[in-house]
Amino acid sequence: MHCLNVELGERSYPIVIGSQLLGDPQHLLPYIRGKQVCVVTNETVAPLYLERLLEGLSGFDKVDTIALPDGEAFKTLDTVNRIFDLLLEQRHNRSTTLVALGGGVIGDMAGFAAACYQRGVDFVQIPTTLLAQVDSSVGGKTGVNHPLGKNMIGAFYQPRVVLADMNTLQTLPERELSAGIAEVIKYGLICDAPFFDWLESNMSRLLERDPQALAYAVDRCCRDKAAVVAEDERESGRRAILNFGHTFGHAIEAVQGYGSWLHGEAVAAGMVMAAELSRLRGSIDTELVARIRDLLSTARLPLVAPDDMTVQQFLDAMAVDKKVMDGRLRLVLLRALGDAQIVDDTPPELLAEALENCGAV
Ligand SMILES: NC(=O)c1ccc[n+]([C@@H]2O[C@H](COP(=O)([O-])OP(=O)(O)OC[C@H]3O[C@@H](n4cnc5c(N)ncnc54)[C@H](O)[C@@H]3O)[C@@H](O)[C@H]2O)c1
Ligand SMILES: O=C(O)C(=O)C[C@@H](O)[C@H](O)[C@H](O)COP(=O)(O)O
Ligand SMILES: [Zn+2]
Repeated sequence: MHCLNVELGERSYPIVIGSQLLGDPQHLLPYIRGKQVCVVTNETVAPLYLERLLEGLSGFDKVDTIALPDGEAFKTLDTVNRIFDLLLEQRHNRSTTLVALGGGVIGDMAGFAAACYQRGVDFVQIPTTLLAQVDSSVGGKTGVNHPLGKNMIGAFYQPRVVLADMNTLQTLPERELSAGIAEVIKYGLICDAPFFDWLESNMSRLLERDPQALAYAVDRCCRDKAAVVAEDERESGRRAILNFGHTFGHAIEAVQGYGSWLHGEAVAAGMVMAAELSRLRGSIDTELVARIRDLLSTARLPLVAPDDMTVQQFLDAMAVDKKVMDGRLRLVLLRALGDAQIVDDTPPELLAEALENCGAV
C-alpha cells in the first residue's frame, strides 16, 4: 500500500493505492468527521463490493445506501435528485459524508450531490474502475451530462480522501478496462513521455491485469494528475491539458447518445483526431501519430469516428465545449510526445481535414 497527496492547501487530500483497502476501515474512518454516512453506488457494483464496505462502517449512528441505475445515460440531474430525496427523507444533516463507491459516473454524481447538499457536505471517493482510479476520482471535477453537452452542469468540489483498491479491477469487464487505459495513455501523451515508453513495453501486462503493473500505472497517473491539479485547480490554464482528446470525444458521446460509446473509447478516438490535427499543423510527425495509433489499438480501443458521424456533427457539438472562449474553439494539441499545448487558432479547413482523415464523413 502507498499514498500520495493532492496539494491544494486546506483542500489537500491523500490518494491511497493498495489492495484489500475496502475491507480495512482504518483507511476510511479518519476521513469521516460526523456520525452519518450515505454510500452512493450502483446496481452493478453494490452486489460486488457494498457488503465489504458496510462491514467497516458499522460504528456509525446512521449508514444509508443508495444503489443507482447503472450507466452513462443515468448521469443526469434526475438521478442526482434521487440522492437528495434519500438524504432528506433520512434526515441527513450537514455533518453527513457521502461515500462514492463505483466508477466515474457514480463519483461524478456523488461528488456533485455532496457539493450541493445543504451547500456542501464531505465526500470520499472509492473508485472501482481503472478510469476512475487514474482520473475521475482525483481533482474535484463533479457533475452530470445534459442532452446538449457532456458534464455541462457541475462543480469543482474535492473529496476528503481517495481510496483506490486494486483488487476491484479484477472484476471489471474487458471493455471497461480498455476504456480506462485510454485515459492512462493520455498522461503519457500530455505530460509524461517516459511513461508512454513504459506503456509501449508493458501494455500486455495491463491487459492481463498484472496487479503490479496496474498499481504502477495508477500511481503514475495519479501523480501526473495531482501535479497538474495542484497548479491549476479550477482550469484557468494548464489543467486544460487533461482535456486532450476530449473536445472530439465529448462530441462523439453527445451525438451517439451517452453510453453507446464509453467515455474512454470516445477519448481514444478523440486523441487520434487531436494527434492528427497536431500533425497537420506541423507540430508532430507521422511516426508519432503511428505510435499513438498502435498503442491505442493494442489496448483494443477505437481509432476512428463512429460510422456515419459527419464533420458538421462534430463541429456543432464541439462548438459548445466548455473551453470555447469568445466564440473561439480552444483545442489541446501536441507539441511533442509528453508536451501538450492549448491552441485557439486552428484554421477550420485543417480541423475538417483532420476529422475526415479520422473517418468523419
Ligand atoms: N471527474 C473527472 O475528472 C472525470 C475524469 C474522467 C472521466 N470522468 C467521467 O467518468 C465517467 C466514466 O467513468 P467509468 O469509465 O468508470 O464508467 P462507469 O462509472 O460507467 O463504470 C463503468 C462500468 O463498470 C461497472 N463497474 C464499476 N466498477 C466495477 C468493478 N470493479 N467490477 C465490475 N464492474 C464495475 C459500472 O457499473 C459500469 O457498468 C464518465 O461519465 C466521464 O465523463 C470524469
Ligand atoms: O480533470 C480534468 O480536468 C479532466 O479534464 C479529466 C477528463 O478526463 C474528464 O473526462 C473530465 O470530466 C472532463 O471535464 P470537462 O470539464 O471537459 O467536462
Ligand atoms: Zn476523461
